[in-house]
This record gives sequence, structure tokens and C-alpha cells, in this order.
Amino acid sequence: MSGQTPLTALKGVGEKRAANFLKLSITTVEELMACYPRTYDHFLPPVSIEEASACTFGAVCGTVMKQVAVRSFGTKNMTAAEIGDGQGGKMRLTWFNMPYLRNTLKPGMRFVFRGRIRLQGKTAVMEQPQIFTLGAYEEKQGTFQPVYSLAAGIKNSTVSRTMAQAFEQFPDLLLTMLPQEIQKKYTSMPYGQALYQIHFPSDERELIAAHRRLAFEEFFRFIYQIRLLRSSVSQEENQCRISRRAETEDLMNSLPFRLTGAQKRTLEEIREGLAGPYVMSRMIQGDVGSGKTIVAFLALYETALAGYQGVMMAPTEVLARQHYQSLNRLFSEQGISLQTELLTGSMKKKEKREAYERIAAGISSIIIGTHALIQEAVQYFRLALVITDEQHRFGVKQRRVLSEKGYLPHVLVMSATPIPRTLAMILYGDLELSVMDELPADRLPIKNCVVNIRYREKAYQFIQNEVEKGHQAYVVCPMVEASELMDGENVVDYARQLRQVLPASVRVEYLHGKMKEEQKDALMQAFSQNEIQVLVSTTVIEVGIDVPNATVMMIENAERFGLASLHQLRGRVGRGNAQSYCILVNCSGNEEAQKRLEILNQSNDGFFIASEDLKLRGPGELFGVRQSGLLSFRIGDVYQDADLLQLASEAVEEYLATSSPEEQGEFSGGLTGESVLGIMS
Ligand SMILES: Nc1ncnc2c1ncn2[C@@H]1O[C@H](COP(=O)(O)OP(=O)(O)OP(=O)(O)O)[C@@H](O)[C@H]1O
Repeated sequence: MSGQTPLTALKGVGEKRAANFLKLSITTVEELMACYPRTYDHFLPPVSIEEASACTFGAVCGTVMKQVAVRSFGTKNMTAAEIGDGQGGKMRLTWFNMPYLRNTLKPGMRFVFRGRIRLQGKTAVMEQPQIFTLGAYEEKQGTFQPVYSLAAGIKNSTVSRTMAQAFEQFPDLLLTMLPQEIQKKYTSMPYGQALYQIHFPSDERELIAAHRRLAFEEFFRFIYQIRLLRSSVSQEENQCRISRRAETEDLMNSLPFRLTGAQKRTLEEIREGLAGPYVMSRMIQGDVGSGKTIVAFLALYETALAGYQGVMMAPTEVLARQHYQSLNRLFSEQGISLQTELLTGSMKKKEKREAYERIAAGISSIIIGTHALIQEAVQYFRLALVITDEQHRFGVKQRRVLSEKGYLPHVLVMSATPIPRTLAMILYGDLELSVMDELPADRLPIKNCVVNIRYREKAYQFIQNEVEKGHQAYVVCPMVEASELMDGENVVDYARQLRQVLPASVRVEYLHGKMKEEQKDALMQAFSQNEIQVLVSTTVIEVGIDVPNATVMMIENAERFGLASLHQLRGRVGRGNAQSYCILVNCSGNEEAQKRLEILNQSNDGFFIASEDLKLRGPGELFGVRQSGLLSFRIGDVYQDADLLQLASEAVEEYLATSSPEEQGEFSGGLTGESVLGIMS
């Protein structure tokens, strides 16, 4: 974002509020406006208590039946009310630490209550509901309230209010980047209107139109960049020719397993590229657990043997450390004495400085780390190969950083996102493709089931049995902690509950993305050594984590995740030779969700799942489940908006064919430097 209007230019935003927004990486009004809602809270009409009892979230209109009770325990207290809906339904409502409600909720008064619902025995209980007078709810009914990503000190209402102020003071601050003729032909809503509607939707139709307008623009810019990238790198001369070494074959032959045919073929393609006349830009697309890491290690090994440096860039610190440790383990088992290096953002200054020195002096041959690897301060010594993942794919910007330092390395991108080939061609048009479509031979197919919440007890028993056999389990919840704005299981409460259900000998811990790096690392370390048997986690474990001893993956609120994410999560088990299981808990009772989950139930094949997912969703399903993590754009979703992606691709081709080089230069002028990465969120 190139904006320069400081947040403090807004009325009501002082230094303190601006400092809070900084936690969301928002420093300018432009950045604020481009911070799209994460989702929307749709105020649906109230339903009967009977209907609500079958859901996990809802609004009911009810009459307070009797005097509200307040019970104290220690310094805390709980307020409880009972309501009836006049149709025979009764519901209990509870609030923590809000005793004053007893003055508001008098017997005989009617309100609309809205919140999370749980069944306690046969009684439906709504926890911490919001309370509306009938009139107030009527006003809200049908509306979509934006829900933003938040940080400490910033409430959703603060973001909304600041956003309104921004649009009032600077209505035309952000402008479209689309060339005029493309805009005219391919879009129907003006950019400014779309931007406003995405934050303040007047109704569902406008919201969908706004989403499509902004997603189209995002895709267009992305694909345009890809095209520029392709034309700039495809014919660069290979200045680091890495020829084949017998040691690579020796290492391959002494691994504890035999490489699959797909692994061998991919490695062969990479070796050809490294030794060939041009700089290699290749993507390995392999389903979860197909064994991409060892192929990457072998390529790094061959690079190092030739006297060059190779780096591997992981999306998270936890993953970087995991790769670093497994490479070191491999080398020490095989008696290989090449020096490896770890470089991550959270390392102490002194540690980093020492690592920089070893890298610059060429002492380290293989360097594994996070984004810290392409910081300005890092000077390489004959850098020849960069391995990265698709999320942090190597864009124009990184290439420029490195080429300014005099490097023109080969690039290998690893992807576990099973996307249909047509989409892959658009999204990765700048890369050659190696497909790894084979799992190691010793794998048993994962056994799946889709269940509702009544199955939980059985599932816990099942997990206990697996733990008794020496295995481990993951339980995934969508949220970090309880929230008033969003419904869903959270890792903190869930881990607490699970500890009560499972025997004390089973160690249950939770993990989420907001924890400090060291803490996450320590937990993952303990889990990989089976010191923790059950890990309750958010989707931070989605990508890459490799603990072959884990055999159960239980996913709560499975209906809330995209199929590609679920497939990634499931891929955390079934990585060893023991039978593994995936339990998908559909907490919604929603039939559409059930249908989608059945696809996973039927198949473990990522490519099949991705194409079925596309068919089932259809384009433009705004309130469906966004695919998290990989390929995450700010607003567009490559699955749900697949038609827009296609359209944007056509528009780019048309623009390139019909505009003059000067016009193109002018257009890309607005984009250069921001790179593919800058466009992706
Ligand atoms: N040919 C093979 N035979 C048996 N096991 C293998 C083989 N190749 C790799 N493995 C093992 O399979 C597990 C998964 O491999 P790896 O971590 O490379 O998967 P991946 O393709 O990166 O998957 P993901 O995208 O899910 O992280 C690892 O424990 C690895 O040691």
C-alpha cells in the first residue's frame, strides 16, 4: 500500500489509538481502508427456542419467566435467567460478571437474545447473549455487520467507527489500479463504491457485487504481475551450473526408505534444471505427505556439493526449525559434515550476527529459515538455490533484493495445495511444474468419519485408546479463545475440558498462532517427542508439521473450514506406517456443510477434493468458508471466486494484446516493486 495519509489525520485518532492500530500493521488511512472485514455478522430473524436448540448460535425472542438469579463464587458471579417463547420452548441464559442485568431483565419483559447455544443435558443454554429490545433488533435484522481482525486495545466497534470517519473525511482516497478500458468492459461497480460497500454493506446484493469488484481487481493485478515475472525470468542465463554428483545418489540409496517414482522423477527434473542453460523456476506440487521435503533436501545437498549455497525458506519459525532439525538428523545419520544454519526472525541479535558471518564467509552451505533469509543484512556466498513455499513465493521483490546483491539463484517453490490444473496455470504461470502424485508405498489410507457433536464422547474414548497404543492426536478448533462476536470451539476452553475427560496420564496442551515463537516451538518440540499426547490447536498446525507418530486428527467446527484447509489438516496424520483416523465434527447440523464434508469422507485425494469443492461451491459464495492460509489473497478466494480468476486472466491477456508497451509501462509503474507478494495478503 503506497498511502501516505497518517491515521492521526482522522478526527478522534490520537497517538494512543494510532499505536493500537499499529498492532494490526495499519499506520495510514489508505491501509485502514484496505483492511477488509474478515467476515460479516449476519443478523438473522429470531427463531423459536426449539429451532435454536438445534443450533450452536442464534437469536430468540423470549419473555423473562422469573426473577433473575445472581450466584457468586469467589470474586466472580454468574447471572442466570430463564425465558420462554410462548410456544412451549424454554431456555436458560447465563452471563459472567454482569449482576446489574437483574435490574434490566424483569419478569414478564420481552427481549431478543442472541448468542452461543449449548445443550446441558436436555436444557438449551445461551451463554453471554447480547440483549436487544424488540425495536432495536428489528432495526438490525437482515443487516451484515463487518467483523475485523483485532488486536489488544482495539474493539470491532473502534475499527468500524474509525473506518466511518475515514470515509467521511477522505471519500476518494483509494483509486482503482485497473486500466480504464478493462474497468469499462469487465466491471459494473465503481471502485470507490465497492470499497465503501465492503465496509458498510447496504444489503447482501451490494455486498456480493462489491466483493466481486474488489476481488477482480486483486486478481487482475496479481496475474499481471505473474505475466511480467514470467517474461522477465524465463530466459535468464544459468550462472550457477550445478552438475550431477555421485554423492547425491549415494545419499538417496542410503535413506531409510525408497523414494517413490514421483519423488525420483521430480528430483530428476530439478537436477536437469540446475545443470541446464537457463535459471530454473520450478514448482513441486505434491499432495500432503507425498514427501516433498526430502526432494528439497537432496537438491540442497547437490547444490552444496558443487560449492554453492542453498537456502530453504519456511512459512513459520516452527516449520523452519523442524526442517533444520530433520536435515541435521539426516546428515549426522549419514556422516555428512556439511555445515547447516538456522536463521529466523526471533533469534537474538548476537546469534543472528554470528549466523550472518558464517553465511557471508561461505562456512554454512545450507541455510534454513523464515523470511529473515532475505533481509538486507544477509550477504550470501555463492547463493545458487532458493527453495520456498507458495505462500511466500518468490516474487519480483525478492528477486530484486537478491539480484541487487548480485545473485541470480534457481528457484524451487513447494506447494501442497491441490488445485485444479487450470487454476494452477493461471496462478503459477511463471513456473514449470513437477507434480508428485504418489504417496510412499507404506502408507495406509486414512479412515475418515463425519459426525455431529453427540459423537464427542466416543471420539475422546477413541483418542484415549490410540494414546494407550503409544500414538498421539490433534484436535483442531477454529478459535483461540471464546468470543462474543463469533461462534465456535476455542482451543483454551477445549483443552481444559479435554483434560477433565481424559486420564491424568494423558498430557493435553493447546497451541495457537498468537503465542510467542519460543512457546510454540517448545510445545511442538514436546509434541514431536511424545511428551504431549494430545495437542489442541488452531490451524497453525495446518502447514507442514510432520509428526508421524500422530494418528488421530479430530476437527471441531469442521463446517467452518474450507475443504482445502481440512485436507491440509488431515494431512498431519497418516504420515507414518500406522493406521490413522480423521474425525470431522460438523457442529452446525447444516446439510450443505454435511454434503461438503462428505467429499472428504469419501476421498483422501487432494486433487479430487479440490475439483469437487469447486463444483459444489459455485462462484461468488461470499459467506462460504474462506480457504485459510495458502494462496490467501486479501479478498479474492481462488476457489470461491474461480470464475473471477478466469475472467481476470482473460482481461490481462486482452490488455497485453491491445495496449501499447508505453501504456503497459504506465500501468505497471503503479505496481512495480510491490511484487506478487505485496499483492497477496
Ligand atoms: N519415499 C518415502 N517413503 C516413506 N516415507 C517417506 C518417503 N518420503 C518421505 N517420507 C516421510 O514421509 C513424511 C512426510 O514427508 P514430507 O514431510 O516431506 O511431506 P510433504 O510432502 O512435505 O507434506 P506436507 O505438504 O503435508 O508437509 C516424512 O516423515 C518423511 O520422512
